[in-house]
Amino acid sequence: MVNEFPQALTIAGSDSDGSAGMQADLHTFFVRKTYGTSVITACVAGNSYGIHDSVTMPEHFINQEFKDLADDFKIRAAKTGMLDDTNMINIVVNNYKKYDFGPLIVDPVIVTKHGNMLLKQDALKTLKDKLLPLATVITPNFYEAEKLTDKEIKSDNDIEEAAIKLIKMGAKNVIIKGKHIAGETDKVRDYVLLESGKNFWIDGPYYNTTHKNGTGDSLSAAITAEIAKDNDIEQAIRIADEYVDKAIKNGIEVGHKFGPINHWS
Ligand SMILES: Nc1ncnc2c1ncn2[C@@H]1O[C@H](COP(=O)(O)OP(=O)(O)OP(=O)(O)O)[C@@H](O)[C@H]1O
Ligand SMILES: Cc1ncc(COP(=O)(O)O)c(N)n1
Repeated sequence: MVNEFPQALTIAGSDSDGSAGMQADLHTFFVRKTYGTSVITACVAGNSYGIHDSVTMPEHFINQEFKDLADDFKIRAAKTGMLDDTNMINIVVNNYKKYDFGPLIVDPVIVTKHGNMLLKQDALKTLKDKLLPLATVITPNFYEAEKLTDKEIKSDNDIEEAAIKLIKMGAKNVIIKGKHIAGETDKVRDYVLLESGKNFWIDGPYYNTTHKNGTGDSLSAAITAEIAKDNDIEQAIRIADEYVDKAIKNGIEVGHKFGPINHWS
């Protein structure tokens, strides 16, 4: 007997330590029972201490990755992660428009938690103008929401206004991950604004841990997996949020400094 699994795609950078980027996406797809495919855009060399080098894939190679997947697979949802620069965003946008990979979840990755830049500064405009309007769901963190809307966020009300602005800019549904800084807060809050106008906050406990690499990647990958399984957007977001909460809560000991979350939890 052959079992059928919904197929999902991550268009992202590979991170050698396995905690973030494409590796976090593929761990998540696997655990969420979707078959994971990948278009590698870049590779970073790093470990739990940080990122130490990176290279980007050549255009002809990325085009071939897209073509090979489109020729053979029936992908039901896709997500983007690290896209590095303007040229890369254009390549991804052109390929995504050329083929049918289902709804697109855009994780507008700009910088890692530990301060390594994953998007060149001059690429922000292309991300806003070309990629954002393709997003069925966009998943900025607090900092990315400020950059995308060009407005400082100081309050819940500012977050709600940023979400409205992101929808006006072309994203269909938005989840903005709230600010959470050790010592400043005992809870985390994500704000969701859906295409229908429905909006809500998802509150959860703050875990004071050094093991939270790849939380944003995993959240957007879990949303992608749940959409590939035909869940509606609200269900997909709620399931994904719970998935990441558990994966942070039940951390695993890998590496010596900033570790991964626990996808098995
Ligand atoms: N310390 C924490 N305790 C509880 N939940 C957390 C913690 N850190 C992140 N989260 C949750 O993880 C999810 C991802 O949020 P986060 O703000 O870390 O994304 P991100 O900054 O894009 O991540 P990344 O750095 O991996 O790109 C959100 O649902 C957020 O509430
Ligand atoms: C290739 C790559 N590496 C790292 C991250 C984020 O990392 P972090 O979760 O530490 O912010 C990412 N999105 N992509």
